[in-house]
Amino acid sequence: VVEELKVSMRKQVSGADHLYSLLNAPWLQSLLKALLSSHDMVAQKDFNPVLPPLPDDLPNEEEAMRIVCLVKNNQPLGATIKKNEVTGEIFVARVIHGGLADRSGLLNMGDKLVEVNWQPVAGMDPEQIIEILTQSQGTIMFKLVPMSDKPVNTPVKLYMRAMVDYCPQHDPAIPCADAGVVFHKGNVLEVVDQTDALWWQARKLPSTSAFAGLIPSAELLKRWAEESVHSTCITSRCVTFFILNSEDMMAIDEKCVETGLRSLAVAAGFRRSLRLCRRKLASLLHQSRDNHYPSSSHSALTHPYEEVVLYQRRMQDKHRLVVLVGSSGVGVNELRRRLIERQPKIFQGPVPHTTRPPKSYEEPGREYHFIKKEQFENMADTQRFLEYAEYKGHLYGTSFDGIRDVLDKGMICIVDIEPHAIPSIRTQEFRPYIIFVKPPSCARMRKTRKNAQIITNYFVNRPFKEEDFQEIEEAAKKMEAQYGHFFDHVLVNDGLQDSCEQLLWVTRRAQDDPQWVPAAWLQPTGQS
Ligand SMILES: Nc1ncnc2c1ncn2[C@@H]1O[C@H](COP(=O)(O)OP(=O)(O)OP(=O)(O)O)[C@@H](O)[C@H]1O
Repeated sequence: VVEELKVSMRKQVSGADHLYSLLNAPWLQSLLKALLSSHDMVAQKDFNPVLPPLPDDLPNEEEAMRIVCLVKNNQPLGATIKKNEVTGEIFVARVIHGGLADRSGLLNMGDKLVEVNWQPVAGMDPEQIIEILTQSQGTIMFKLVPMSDKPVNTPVKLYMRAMVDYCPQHDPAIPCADAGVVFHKGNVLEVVDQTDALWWQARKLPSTSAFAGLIPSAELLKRWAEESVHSTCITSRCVTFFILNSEDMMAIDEKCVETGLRSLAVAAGFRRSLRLCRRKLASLLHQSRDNHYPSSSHSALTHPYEEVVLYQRRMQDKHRLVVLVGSSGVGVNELRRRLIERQPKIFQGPVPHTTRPPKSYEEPGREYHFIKKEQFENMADTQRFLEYAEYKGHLYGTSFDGIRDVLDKGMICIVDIEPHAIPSIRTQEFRPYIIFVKPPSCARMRKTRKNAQIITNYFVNRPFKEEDFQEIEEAAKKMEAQYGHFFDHVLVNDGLQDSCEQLLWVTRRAQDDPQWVPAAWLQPTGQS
């Protein structure tokens, strides 16, 4: 070492001269001498009593036992056990990530339990052992045979958005309902263990607990989904795969409106015309759409979890598309209109296309892009529309290019669409932030909509009726049940003023704060 230091000093390696003088210090030299001489004395000493030699016939297969003592506190042990029905032996089935057993590092999956609190457990039912554990106070003793090949747990940390609802308390298949995590569609789960093919371990975010819990694996959920489909069950006992039939879909979109008022047409713009014909042609759109994208319930069945990552938009990135969805009459158009009116330099809607002739006050490219029917049909055939439909013999559509035009100007594009169009806009390019405009209770709507007007089939702008509130509420429930996993934010449109403030705040946050987005959106183009 000293020689190497001398070389380093010659090369003027920084700090080498300091180390050299430290090693040569007289106090260090004497300390090293003393240590070496005491080591030699200990090494030469004989110790008593002399132990007998190990017997030659020691059985190789003798099981090494381990005694583990854990101090019981308010927390659950964080491990599950199972019985081998043939041999009656009891094994540790699972150790819950972050739990007491896991943190002790002394209990592992596959360990064989021999005694608990000095009571032999072979042949007992797991419930009896749990009873012993429940009754015991203070320290719990486990005598166990450790699993010979300790599982190498490669830690995973994946984030998944749940596309279904799950309730462990109603799940007869879960190994331990108390260890299960309740989640709803749209919740983000931090998956920490995928060792088991059927039961993963995860935390529901936001979470301050170190404790994970059990969730069904994607494979298991898919299996259940297939079973529910085959048995024509809409809701299995513990998992909700919400499948709307076409009748339900029609109920959402059943209102139809006719109006020719110029002021409304300008104020509501395209949304009005399109939304009206969208309702009328909902079933028709449904059929044609299904040729292009899988329906949301179908995708939730095949992808019960969606991997997500935290995305922070950079200054140079285009704004995220802001999408509003809601049941007819809830106030989607009113909110969108007010937002654009309030900050017209920041927010804008895409200019729609139509085959109808322009009116006297309309300018091409301002209210609409006026195009010929053949052109429109060509655009529709080449999937350049996010949505389109026919109304009073004319075609209307929102094009993807119309959205791009707004985003390319550095503005925030805000669209309102029917929820079945969500899957087609949920792309890496648009990175949409989806806001569900939800009605407040019927009682609140009665109060807040006292002086408001609803547009109906027969009257233009008549006051809201009781059945309107019920229809809005009913349609919202169905929409949330079927598309809730896509919603980034739920905005309850109670007081108009507050809702506008909230919408402004949410759209800002969508652009400026980190948000969970599908992991596929951040993969290099071509891989998503
Ligand atoms: N929070 C609110 N308080 C009071 N009135 C409201 C509120 N939100 C919307 N309204 C009124 O309710 C009526 C319907 O709103 P709006 O036209 O925006 O509904 P919509 O969701 O766009 O449905 P549609 O597609 O049927 O037009 C409008 O008169 C609007 O001013």
